Formats: sequence, structure tokens, C-alpha cells
Amino acid sequence: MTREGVARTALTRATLFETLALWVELGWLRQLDRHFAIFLADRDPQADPLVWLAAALASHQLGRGHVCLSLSRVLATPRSALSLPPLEGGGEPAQAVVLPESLLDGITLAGWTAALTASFTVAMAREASGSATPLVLDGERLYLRRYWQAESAVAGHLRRRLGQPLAVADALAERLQALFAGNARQGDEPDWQRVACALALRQRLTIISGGPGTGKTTTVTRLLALLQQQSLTRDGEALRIRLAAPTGKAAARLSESIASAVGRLDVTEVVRDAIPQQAQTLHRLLGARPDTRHFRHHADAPLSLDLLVVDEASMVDLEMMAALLEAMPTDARLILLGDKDQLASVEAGSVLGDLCTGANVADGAGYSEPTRRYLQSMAGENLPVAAETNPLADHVAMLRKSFRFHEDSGIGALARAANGGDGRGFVQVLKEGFKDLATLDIDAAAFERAVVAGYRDLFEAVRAGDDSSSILALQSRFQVLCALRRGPWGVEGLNERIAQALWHQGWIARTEGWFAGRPVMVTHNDPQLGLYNGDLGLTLADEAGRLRVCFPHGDGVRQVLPSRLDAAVTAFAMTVHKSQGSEFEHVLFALPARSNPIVTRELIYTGITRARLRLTLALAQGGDERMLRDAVARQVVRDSAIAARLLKDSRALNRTDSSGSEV
Ligand SMILES: Nc1ncnc2c1ncn2[C@@H]1O[C@H](COP(=O)(O)OP(=O)(O)OP(=O)(O)O)[C@@H](O)[C@H]1O
Repeated sequence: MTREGVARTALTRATLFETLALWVELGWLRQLDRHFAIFLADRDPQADPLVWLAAALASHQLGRGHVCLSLSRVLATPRSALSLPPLEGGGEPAQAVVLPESLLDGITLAGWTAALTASFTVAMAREASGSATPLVLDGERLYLRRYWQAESAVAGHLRRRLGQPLAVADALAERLQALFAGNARQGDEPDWQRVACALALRQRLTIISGGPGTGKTTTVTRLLALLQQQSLTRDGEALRIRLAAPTGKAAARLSESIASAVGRLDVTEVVRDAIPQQAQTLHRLLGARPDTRHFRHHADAPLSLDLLVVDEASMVDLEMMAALLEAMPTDARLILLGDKDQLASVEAGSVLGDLCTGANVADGAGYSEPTRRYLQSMAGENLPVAAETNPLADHVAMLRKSFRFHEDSGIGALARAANGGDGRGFVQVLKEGFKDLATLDIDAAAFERAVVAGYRDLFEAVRAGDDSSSILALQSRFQVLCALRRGPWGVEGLNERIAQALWHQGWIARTEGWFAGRPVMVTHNDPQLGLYNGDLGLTLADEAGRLRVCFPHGDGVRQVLPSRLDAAVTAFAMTVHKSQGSEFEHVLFALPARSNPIVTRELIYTGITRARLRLTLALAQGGDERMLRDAVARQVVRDSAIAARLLKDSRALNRTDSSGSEV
């Protein structure tokens, strides 16, 4: 018997592959993960089965957003590496299944590492670049080669952007003061927007993180104005600035909010005209090509720009970040805007979160002494001396005050409680009677009423034959979000229920296939159609009754024939993951009745903050407060080593440099 009272299973090729097949059947592992293990076993049949187990788990981790498998984490909590459903009452699964802990019983980190290093399918990180093994072992982290390469590339490119501050003309201090003069002060609290702008003036890499409405766009627009003013005065030429975001929807929102922020700027016409107001998707910026992962722009054909702003950077996955950094000219500035507390990208990686966590800026500490002195002279802000600093901290600014959610906003209070991991506070806020918050116990009838009320404006506009762009504008009025994909209250079940409700109402002619009134979300990039993963459109009938799917496109509408959209799903309801980068006036957020590992603090926070004006939290029947408290307590930690790599490098650098020059 093992420590935990689970019978040990001898790990042989036969027991391992039998177990993997069963895990696939149970939905704990993907078929893809099992096939990867089989592929390795075929390549190196003499290897220890621990290698194939590690391979299956490392592959499985990717599907869950982790870029690597932390061997020590699996040894400490073996079940964490599989998609085990929540075990009711903390018990064991009903079937007699070999659990990961029984396969790993008695295995030490040293033993597992030795088994891996003995196989020629695994390379050690220090010699990995010269080999072509499917797996790379970096310390105690096991990677699929492609992701190890991407992480190494991201760390390498970021490292080159850290340190070595750029010279900032003294004259900019006065202009900075003028642009931020209208910012109201709150006691001794620093003006973090001013700090962020000052920091970004002297870096090639700046990360500005903040929740909804904390002024990220306002701040970056002022920064662009300062830099353009400086460039125009000094060289008579404007900087080449580009704006981008991971999805079409996020790019459209960035264009809108930059345009509005530019309108509020107190600068000359020349400077105003030199600030671009159109953002594009990262795919388009980098030059996505059909049927290949490679982009037109890369290290040998870099982007032609001096400064790039990327909004919604939390949605950028590791491989996209590697491609982006690769294509950035060395001297150009990169400014990442985002909210580190949101869900990370759907694909593996959580670069923004990793960089912010590594920078330890959550409490405002962390700036190095030279940066502190610079911020004092440039921005007039006295920041506390940091107990500990690291090279990332000087590149990160956190905006903390939301100008969207005021003191009387229930959505704001709920978001703060979720973010702070305060489950009791979260439940309390729901009971306090905030005007912008409602809860709903969803039974079928109540849900149907809520959906019909939410969609009334849109379908009245459709029936009245309003023009497509006014109808599309109403699409952001109301949206149903959910946590899960499967089950009656998952995205599939909800889409069916909503379609039924609207059909009963006579607003749509059918509930399946293509019909006028069907909202769709694009699920793959299609550069030829100019449509990207996450784009939201609405099916409408033209005067002749022909169906067209309409997508917002700049100030107009792009129309696509339904037959050309093979990668689109109904979007009456969408998962919170898919809603990232979008906002809606009223969100109806459906949550499952019971605790579920997928429902985490980040998911709750992201779902809540998609609502601008009203939020209805809909709990599946039988759902209770405990589910909400559990969810808010459950935080996602993605295995990755970017911050650790950067910190390790900087410590090594500090040691080599301790002989003299200042770092
Ligand atoms: N310092 C400030 N004082 C008063 N209002 C501000 C300030 N900064 C921003 N705002 C206002 O707050 C709103 C949100 O600002 P902004 O769009 O810059 O935030 P954001 O963080 O980019 O928002 P989002 O999360 O929507 O991307 C805008 O209406 C803006 O005018």
C-alpha cells in the first residue's frame, strides 16, 4: 500500500498503456496525449515507461494551458496533471481505476529525471538547441520541444528589451505634467497613470496592467502624444506607430477607445493627426498566411514600425508572443496593455500574468532605486523604497483605480471581491441590493423570460428592417455567458434553450442551421475573408430574403455568405473564455450548480467584468453559495518558467557585473 492507501501499480509498458486508454475513456486525458506517448514508445522502446507517462502528461498540460509539466508538482499532487472531475465529497472515483498516485508511488524527482535523461527522445535544455528530440527537460520542467523553443525565444527577446533605459529629454517632464494635470489626486496615492506613462517613456518594453476602465487607453494615448511631439520637434518626422490586439473584436474596441481618448487630448492638430486610431489583429499585423503557422514578418523581415501597442495582452499565447517578439525591430518600443487578473489565453501560456507576477508589483513595490529616482524627477511621484527588486519590475505599471466602476457599482464591488479571493465578501455583495446586480435561480421559465427581455431591442430592430450596422450595434447590448461547454447549462445546452425561447417568441424561424437572427462566432482565423477567431457576427436576411452573415468592419459592415463560414458557431451563449476582449451592456452569466475545477477566480472575474452596466448571475437550480465561494478561492497557476528564466539571467548578470559597472 502507498502513503495514501492506494495500491501501487507496477509501471510496465502494458499497465501504462492500459491505464492511459482508460483515462482517455474517462475523459481524464486526451486521445492526442495517449498517441504522443505511443509515438515515443515506438521511437525508443527501451525507455523507462516513466518517460511515456511524462510525455502523456506533458502533452495533456498543453491542452490545459500549461506550457510544460512540472515534475515536482505532479509528484506532490499527482491528480493535478489529469482532468479529473470533482470527486463528490472528496471521495474516490466510482470505477476501479489506476490513479496517477499509484503509478507514481515511490518515484522520486531524481529517479524520474534519470529515466528521462536516459532516453534519446529527451534532451537536456543546455544541449537542446543542437538536437531534435520531441521532449526537452529544463531543470524539473518537461516541455514538448516546440513550446520549449517558444518559451526560450520569448525569454531571450524580453531579456534584450530589459534594462538599458532610453534617454528621456528633460523637456518631457513638463509636458507629462501638463497632460496629466487634470488627474484628480486621492490622498497620498500616487497617480499610477502618470507613473505608467513616465516608465514607458524610457523603455523598449512596458507592461501596463489594470482592470476595466482604469485608464490604460487614456494613458497610452497620452504617451503616444508625448512621443510624437518629441519626434516631430526633434526630427520633423512622426514615429511609425501601430496598434494591435489578439482578436478582431478586441482590435475594434481598441480603435474605438483610442479614437475617443485622442479626441480628449489637449495637444496640437499635428500631434493629434500623428496618432493612429485604427487597430488590427496581431495575425494581420504579422502577416498570417493560410495553412501555415509561419508569418510574413519575422526576424529577417521585421515589422516596419517604431512603436507597437498591443491591447488585451493577457489573451496572447506563448507561441503568438514568440512570433510577435521575433518580428519586432530591436529598437522599436513594445507596449503591452492588459489585465493580469483575467483568464489567460485559450492556447498554452500566460505571458502577461507571468511577467506581472514575476515583477511582484501587486503591492506597488518593486522599482529599482534608479527608476524610483527617475520617476520622482520625471513624474513627481515619490514611490516607496522596494524591499526587493527585479529587472521586470521596472517595466511593469499597474493601474488600480477604475473610472468605470464607481463606489456604488455592484459589478465593481463583485470584481474586487473575486480578485481578492474573498468568497464571503463576494456572496455578501450579491445580497446588498446593488442596482446593477441581479441574481436568478435558473429554472427553464425564468431563464426564458430573462433571455427574451435581453434580446427584445435587437429583434425589434430586425423586425423593423433597420440597417445592418444599427442592428449590429445592438448585439453588444445583451449576452449570455457561461462557464462550461457541456451539460444543460453549458454553452451547447444554453444555445439550444435560447434558440427555443426566441422561436416561441416568433423572432426566429428555426432553431438549427442558418436562420436570420443567428449570432455566430468565428472559431478560426481566415485571413482571406478577413475574419479572425473570436469575431462576432449576426445572420440577417437581405431584401430578397437571402441570408448574409454581417460583421462589424471599421465604420461599416462586412457581409459573408453563410456557405463560406465553415468555422463558426452559434453565439447566443458563449463561454467566458471566448468572451475575452468583448464587453456587453448587460451580461447574464450562467454558473453551474456544483463546484467544478474549471470555475475559477479568473473565470468569475473575467465573466463579471464583461458587463458594463448590468450583470445577472444565474445559478443553475440547486446551486449554492458554497459553489461561489469555492470558485472565488480557486486560482489558476499555469506552469511556465519565463519569469524564472529572466530572474535567473539577471542574477547571473548581477554576479558577473559585481566587479564594477552598474547594471
Ligand atoms: N484619470 C482619469 N480621471 C477621470 N477619468 C478617467 C481617467 N482616466 C480614464 N478616465 C476615464 O475612464 C474611462 C475608461 O478609460 P480608458 O478607456 O482609458 O480605460 P481602459 O483601462 O483602457 O478601459 P478598458 O478596460 O475598457 O479597456 C474613460 O471614459 C476615460 O475618460
